[in-house]
Amino acid sequence: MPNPKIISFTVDDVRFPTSDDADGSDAMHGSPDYSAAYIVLKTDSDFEGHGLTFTLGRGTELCVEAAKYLCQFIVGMTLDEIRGDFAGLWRKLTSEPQFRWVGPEKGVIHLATGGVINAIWDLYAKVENKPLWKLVCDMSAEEMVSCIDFRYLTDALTPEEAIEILKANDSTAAVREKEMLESGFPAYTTSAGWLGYSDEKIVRLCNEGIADGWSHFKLKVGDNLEDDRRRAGIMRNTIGPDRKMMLDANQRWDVQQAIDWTNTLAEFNPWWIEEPTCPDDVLAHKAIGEGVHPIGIATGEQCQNRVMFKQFLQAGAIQFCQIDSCRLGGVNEVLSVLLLAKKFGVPVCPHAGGVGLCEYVNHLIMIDYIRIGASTDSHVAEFVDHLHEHFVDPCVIKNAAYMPPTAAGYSATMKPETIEKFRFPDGEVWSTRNSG
Ligand SMILES: C[C@H](O)[C@@H](O)CC(=O)C(=O)O
Ligand SMILES: [Mg+2]
Repeated sequence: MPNPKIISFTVDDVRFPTSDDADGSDAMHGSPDYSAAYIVLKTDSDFEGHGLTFTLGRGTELCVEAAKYLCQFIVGMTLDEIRGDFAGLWRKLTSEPQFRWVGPEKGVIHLATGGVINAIWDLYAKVENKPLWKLVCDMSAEEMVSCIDFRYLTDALTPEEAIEILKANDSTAAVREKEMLESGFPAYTTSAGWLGYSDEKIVRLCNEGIADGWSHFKLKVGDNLEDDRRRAGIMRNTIGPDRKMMLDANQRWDVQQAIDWTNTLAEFNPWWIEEPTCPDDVLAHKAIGEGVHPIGIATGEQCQNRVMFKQFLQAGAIQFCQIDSCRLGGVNEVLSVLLLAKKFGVPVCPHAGGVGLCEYVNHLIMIDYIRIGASTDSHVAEFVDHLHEHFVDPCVIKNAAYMPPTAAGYSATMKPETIEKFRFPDGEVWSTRNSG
């Protein structure tokens, strides 16, 4: 097996003006230019590792600088050194004695960690000539668990328990893999429900979604209750009583406000309310869940790290676990949260509203279904229909299901012409505008 050595890197600031059309808009992010700190690890061979962390517009600058600093720590390492102790490298990056002060394991530095770690996994999968999901699914339980840093987790999940969870699924994994290759993993769409979309656009996109086979639709709420009642009514009338509707408030409310607002929208029969309040407030989510039952609580896209997920799960504060492939510190930390969710019996419904997130999520749900969660009961992964054309291996949706990626790597490689055109500030798209 080739053993490339990382010898240099580039990190680009790539931004898409999605807020021009209110794509991606919600009650907290009114001008969400979907963006990426885009990392390329160059090696002493033809192999490269491509990774990104998702962010919005101006925030990208900070993530780019943080990723550049972190990349310096892996220059000179060979892939064998990394995979020989992947959890050790993960801990080294997240425990760097001076950068740790600006986290720890949260915020900009952790978003950058996610991007860098994801680029390493891309390199690893390309060298093994497998899509990332297949690389991970082919690992033994011990190998997979050896990638995880269990610091802060062992009161809820030990490495031994993690190995037991994986081994319990071993004998049926091949059946699930076959099933995924044939019919894919169930997905839901947010594309019809962005906050800035007109009523007419919601109706048109819901109807198009129904024609394309979607059965789950998400609507952004939280800015104005009367607007929300009207828009939720429109969505419910258009999709009919049997399809599922989810609501997403993107952290807009206090606890009592979240309970009252959600209960007012209960007449439209939502399945979950997502990010009703501050993403760090475990007890608030628990209280809201008790106040809006049987509507479930979903959160995770801004859940800082595995420790926060651990607490949400221990407290029984969430009914849906929304891992984010970049908010968490890359695949290694995602694996730990998938295992925690399995242990606590909470379905994983990954977040994918962003550029490149659907491409990443496509791999993570395969790993979860084949090796960890092993269920599609209440498991559904987000899909948003934006910016896939910029990727060399875009995700494939068939009958409202994610199909397993087939190309080697972790699917984050962007087309060179995309980077040229959308790079901030010098790409054609930005240099011809007044501001970014
Ligand atoms: C700013 C993003 O578009 C955010 O609204 C995504 C999100 O909350 C989701 O997809 O869920
Ligand atoms: Mg959301």
